[in-house]
Amino acid sequence: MSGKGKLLIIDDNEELLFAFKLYLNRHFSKIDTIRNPNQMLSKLEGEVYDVYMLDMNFKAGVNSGNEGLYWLKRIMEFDSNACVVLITAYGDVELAVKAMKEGAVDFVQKSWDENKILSTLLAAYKLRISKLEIRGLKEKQKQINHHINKNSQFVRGKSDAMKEVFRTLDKVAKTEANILLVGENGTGKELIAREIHLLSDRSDQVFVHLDLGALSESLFESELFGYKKGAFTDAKEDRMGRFELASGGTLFLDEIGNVPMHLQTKLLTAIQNKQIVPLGGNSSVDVDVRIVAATNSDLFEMVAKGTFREDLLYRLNTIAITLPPLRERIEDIPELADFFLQKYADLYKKKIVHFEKSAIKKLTQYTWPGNIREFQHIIEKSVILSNTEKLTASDILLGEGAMSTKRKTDSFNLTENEKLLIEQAIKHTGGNMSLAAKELGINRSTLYDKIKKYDL
Ligand SMILES: Nc1ncnc2c1ncn2[C@@H]1O[C@H](COP(=O)(O)OP(=O)(O)OP(=O)(O)O)[C@@H](O)[C@H]1O
Repeated sequence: MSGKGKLLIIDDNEELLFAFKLYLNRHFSKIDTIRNPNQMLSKLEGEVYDVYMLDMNFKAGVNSGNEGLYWLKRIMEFDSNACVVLITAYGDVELAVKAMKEGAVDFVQKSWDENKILSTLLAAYKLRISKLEIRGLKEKQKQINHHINKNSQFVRGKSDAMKEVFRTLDKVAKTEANILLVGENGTGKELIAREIHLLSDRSDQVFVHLDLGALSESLFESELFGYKKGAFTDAKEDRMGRFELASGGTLFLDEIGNVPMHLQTKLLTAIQNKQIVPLGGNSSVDVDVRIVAATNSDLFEMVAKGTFREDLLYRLNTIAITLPPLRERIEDIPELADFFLQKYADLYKKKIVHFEKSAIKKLTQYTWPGNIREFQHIIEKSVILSNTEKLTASDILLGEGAMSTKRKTDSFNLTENEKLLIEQAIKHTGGNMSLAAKELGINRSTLYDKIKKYDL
């Protein structure tokens, strides 16, 4: 035999089995035949087949096809990636359609057309290979997700505000409810969104993050819904949008308040109907996503001003969780400080054991406009710059003192000044990126590009 793939033929007609086997022999690496379908399950225990050829009627005089449907189901239960081709009586199209709904991949009629039978079986084998590849990729993805999730460590905190956050989160994470996370920049919204995913029944599927604040308006639609080749000049091939990518898992829509009004309608339709239409496409694609959205804006105020759709808001905030700013949970600061100290001491291979009381006091007295993101950076800087095993108050370089760029105001270097201005604008607006961008006279996506560029 020179072919690839294992074929099992199940038919009570001995002559037909013989003829099939003879004809198909060189196209498959192994062909087994069974006359009595009752023997099939024990056969399946010992061998994995790629393609099945299954007769729809076994008992003499019975032509309902029900037996075939029964055995088809049993094969699919055994191997959900099985590729079953049915052998139907002439004119039994209705029955074949029913069987395909049950998972059969195709059917051939008993009228003897060898070429048709061969091409159908070879196509079924190709499909089998693709199905196995997809299964392999999904398995790989599961492992990667598991690995990513395992590495996510964070501080739950013991402040009342955070206890309340986690009380709600523990209750709702397992449900399919959409969740809206509200809080200032850097309060941990993305981290909490990941935790919701991790605690949900979707945890072995993907978590897809889309930052709507960093997208230019022209990209919103294609990023969310994908596009078909030729949809616009640069669309050289089909591309999946985030909705489709996240299907089966969680879609985290960060900075949801940034979605322009005309796209809010499309977003609402996609969430409601669980279907999207890629740009340039003419048919809809089913998507099964759980939405977690985040914002630092007051969406209710935006609704009142007419800049955010009320129906979309109610779709998104089935459950709303508000993350407190760090200045309102100072009880958590010692634990957070230790957490980041360990993290950065390990990373920079420093022998720093702990903070002195004075250092913690200084950390708790500051207002942290950039919240945990800023806190984390300050501890990182302190760890890098320190030469001792204990960090004291003077090792904690807060506010402008922490910015080594301050002395550069005398400089005429454009890059240095741009970086400094961005840092000051962010600080001045308490980490509110929209406001900071406005103060700097640039749009949010440019601001995000620059933050990335300067590693701020
Ligand atoms: N409880 C926590 N424990 C440890 N690290 C945290 C915690 N909360 C937030 N962080 C860290 O703080 C940083 C900011 O968090 P995150 O990106 O989740 O905030 P955000 O609210 O989504 O910010 P933005 O609104 O700017 O997108 C991240 O590096 C995150 O890992």
